[in-house]
Amino acid sequence: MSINDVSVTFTRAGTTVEALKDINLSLHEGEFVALLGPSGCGKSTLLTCMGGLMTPTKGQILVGDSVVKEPDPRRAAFVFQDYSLLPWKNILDNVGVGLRFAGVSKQERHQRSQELLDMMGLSQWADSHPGQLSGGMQQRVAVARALAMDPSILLMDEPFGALDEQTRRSLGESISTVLTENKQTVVLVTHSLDEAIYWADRVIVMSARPGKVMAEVKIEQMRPRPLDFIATEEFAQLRSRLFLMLNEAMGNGPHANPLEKQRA
Ligand SMILES: Nc1ncnc2c1ncn2[C@@H]1O[C@H](COP(=O)(O)OP(=O)(O)OP(=O)(O)O)[C@@H](O)[C@H]1O
Repeated sequence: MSINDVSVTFTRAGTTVEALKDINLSLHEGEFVALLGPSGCGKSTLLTCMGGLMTPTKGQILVGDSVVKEPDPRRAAFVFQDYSLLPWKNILDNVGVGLRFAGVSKQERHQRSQELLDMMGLSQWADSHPGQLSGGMQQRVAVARALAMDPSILLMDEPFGALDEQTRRSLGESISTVLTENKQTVVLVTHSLDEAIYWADRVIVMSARPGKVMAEVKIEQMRPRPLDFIATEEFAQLRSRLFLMLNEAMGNGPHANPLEKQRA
């Protein structure tokens, strides 16, 4: 996927908001990219455009030679913070819901959904309903559902934002393993420096609104990464480097906290 000179401007009640300005970015197959930036800098807007849910005001997004103009679950699947599972359906049917809309037979749907549940360590929960599962387990189901369509790219918008630190970490480790083994191309929007460094091959730092690509940092450590990568010197150095970049992105002095949410 290549994002070429993309700008997005919103107009609401006579007010114009320039959300994104001249974004250029290429994603390589199998690559894991994290988007990091101050609150309101347009990360979700960019993800929405990548998924074809919104057309940029200027510029275009290409997959191969074709312009992304509308959603296509085989090209891009989303995972959001709130899981968005169907509470009245069991876990197996939740995973297969997209396949059902795509006209896949019941037998094939169940087989594919069961394989994904096995991969996510959830096989024994196939007959349960979302309300019987913890938040972390529900998010694993949401990832399985997204992968069921075998999308070229997985778009994750703060997928672990609602979970506690411990769950985020163990979930991060297991999902990261699955995505790496699948050679899945992923774009992750996150506010967490730790999450970006632990997961991504490349971290894109965006400036405050209008969001621009300010810098990018490569994380060389091979994926999937062991949890103790977080305790290494390399991790600490990457963390302080990104912290300072983020601080600069916000136009703050050296003592401000760039991770504090400040919606424009
Ligand atoms: N549909 C819309 N109409 C008008 N303004 C919008 C719309 N969607 C987003 N915006 C504005 O565009 C800017 C970018 O929003 P966006 O949600 O993409 O930022 P973000 O970086 O994902 O924020 P956060 O990190 O807080 O989730 C914000 O100022 C937001 O208020």
